[in-house]
Amino acid sequence: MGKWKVGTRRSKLALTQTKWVVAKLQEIAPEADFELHEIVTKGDRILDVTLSKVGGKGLFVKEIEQSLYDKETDLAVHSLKDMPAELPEGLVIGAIPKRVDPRDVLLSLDGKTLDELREGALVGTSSLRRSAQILAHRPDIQIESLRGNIDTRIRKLEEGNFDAIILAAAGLERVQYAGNISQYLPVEISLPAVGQGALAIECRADDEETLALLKQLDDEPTRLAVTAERSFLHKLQGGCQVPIGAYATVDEAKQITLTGMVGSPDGKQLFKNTATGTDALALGVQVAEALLAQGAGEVLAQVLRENQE
Ligand SMILES: NCc1[nH]cc(CCC(=O)O)c1CC(=O)O
Repeated sequence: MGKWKVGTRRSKLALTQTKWVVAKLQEIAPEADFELHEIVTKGDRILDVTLSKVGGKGLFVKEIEQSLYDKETDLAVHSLKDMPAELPEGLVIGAIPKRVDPRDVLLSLDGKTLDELREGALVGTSSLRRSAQILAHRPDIQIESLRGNIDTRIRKLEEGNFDAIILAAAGLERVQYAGNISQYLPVEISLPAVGQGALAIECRADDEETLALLKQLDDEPTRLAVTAERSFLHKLQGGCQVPIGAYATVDEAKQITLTGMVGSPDGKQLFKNTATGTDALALGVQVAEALLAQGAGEVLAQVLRENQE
């Protein structure tokens, strides 16, 4: 019973994630039919420009959302961290499955850790969040832009262009590349991107049948944690291409502990705050306001100005 058209990006990671979700949904609804629709997004086409300079927000999700509106697809699987803090009218996140490892990881040619890298080492990342935190910890390091899918990035490391690169543990584990990881960076050094390690399944807000199906894949502690993180991001008006990080955990009593970070891309300024509460939305706002009170707004405004140049 029931037929669902599932939108996905065409990258190895996106396809792997989508197939994982479809397999889970198939367990929940053994009679249902799922059909994959591959969609090439703007973010996939523009790989030669620094992402923050091409209007980062939602670059990977826009075309996929259009196909939901047009009813060419009924649901779409995204990395939650690629989704803007605010969803377009008429679309909702129907499920957030249990989060996997949220941490950033270092991949180096000879297995060196961040602290073992040579003085002045060249580290590849295009993420302002990662560069801010790496430089705050190791000001001698040189950051170089690194774009492309996981295979491309690892190839560039292996070709000797960098001493090390930074990626998300989650993506590597999903495509079974975790064997390449030299170090899991503690969140105290590199606070992950909002939603990192979590998937989001998006659908139309009025599609009751799909909502009922997706609900069964939702993980409440994950949803609480990422709701707090996304509320923090939203309060700071941040997209995915800003030097903002956040990570929340949830205990058995559903108490949420959220740490938020704003940094300057050169790592010279790093603002952090941690708070605990039960209201995810309020907690996100509280941590954001604490950072704004420390002066984080100035840093974010400066980054926005640089992106517009
Ligand atoms: N920015 C691209 C991106 N979007 C999602 C992941 C995988 C991790 C995840 O699902 O959270 C990655 C790769 C990376 O940052 O290394």
